[in-house]
Amino acid sequence: MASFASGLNASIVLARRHPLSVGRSPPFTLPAFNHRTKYQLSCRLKSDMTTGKSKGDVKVFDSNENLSLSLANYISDLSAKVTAEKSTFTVVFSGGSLFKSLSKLVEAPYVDSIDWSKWNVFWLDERVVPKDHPDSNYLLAYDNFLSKVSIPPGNVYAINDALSAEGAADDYETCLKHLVNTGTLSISEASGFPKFDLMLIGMGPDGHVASLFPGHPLLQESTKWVTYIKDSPKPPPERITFTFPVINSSAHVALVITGSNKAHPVHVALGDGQNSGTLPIQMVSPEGKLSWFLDKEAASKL
Ligand SMILES: O=C1O[C@H](COP(=O)(O)O)[C@@H](O)[C@H](O)[C@H]1O
Repeated sequence: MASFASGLNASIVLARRHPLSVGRSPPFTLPAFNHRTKYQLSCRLKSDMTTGKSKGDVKVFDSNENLSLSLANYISDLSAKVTAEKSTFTVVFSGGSLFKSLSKLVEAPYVDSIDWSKWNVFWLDERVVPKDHPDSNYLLAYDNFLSKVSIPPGNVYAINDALSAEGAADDYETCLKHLVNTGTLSISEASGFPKFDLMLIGMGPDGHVASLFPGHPLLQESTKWVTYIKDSPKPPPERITFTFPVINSSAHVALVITGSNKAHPVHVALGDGQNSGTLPIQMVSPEGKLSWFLDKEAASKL
């Protein structure tokens, strides 16, 4: 088994093939899958040389199946912990390849053991297209996740597809403010922005997260909770997106990144070299816990 430590001051984990994945019907006991014991090579935390702030816990997997199992375990554990303490679990989804890595979450044992009734689902970003359009992040989430779990429809907060980009961003921010007032959504005492329990975030090959693209003025947005873009370099051009102050107020952020075309920005963000800190992926720095779930291709330059 390869080690990807390579001078990283990070928690780098290469998971072995999980015994639940070998095509038999195992006794599904969630606590048995403990990455902190058998399946983990090493565990270190990476911190930023300039700010001293932790870059989080980094796990590298030898297959998407093992990544998906670990991610399902992480989400399931967090859901149980949060819902034992309060009545809502607020979860934000990006679009893109993230859903490939969520495939195990919607299978036994996780799908049967998670208390979906407490889940409240939001979108990190959305394209200004109808919900049944192939570019819709809602449709992606519906087909791969929502249609397979029993989250109450009233707890699913999709972005309004009947409005303009500007109108939909305002409408979503108003929706979030209402949910803060009703106690469904918390506010960060540190930032004054909404504090989601968990954000599941993918990254594009250019290092973009949400619909926040390299070099775009939206990276500097410091007031709005939700904003819009009409000149996205990746089609479609019109999109709605959470801003960095909201992303970085989260209690937990999981960055889920797979594929060799993502290796460069992953290296820029996590490698030891000097970096400018200007790629959007480098700007993800939550007040809560940051975890990276990488496949070995995405981690290949570390
Ligand atoms: O356009 C988008 O791209 C990113 C990354 O997508 P991926 O397919 O390369 O994983 C995604 O996270 C974002 O939500 C989406 O709108």
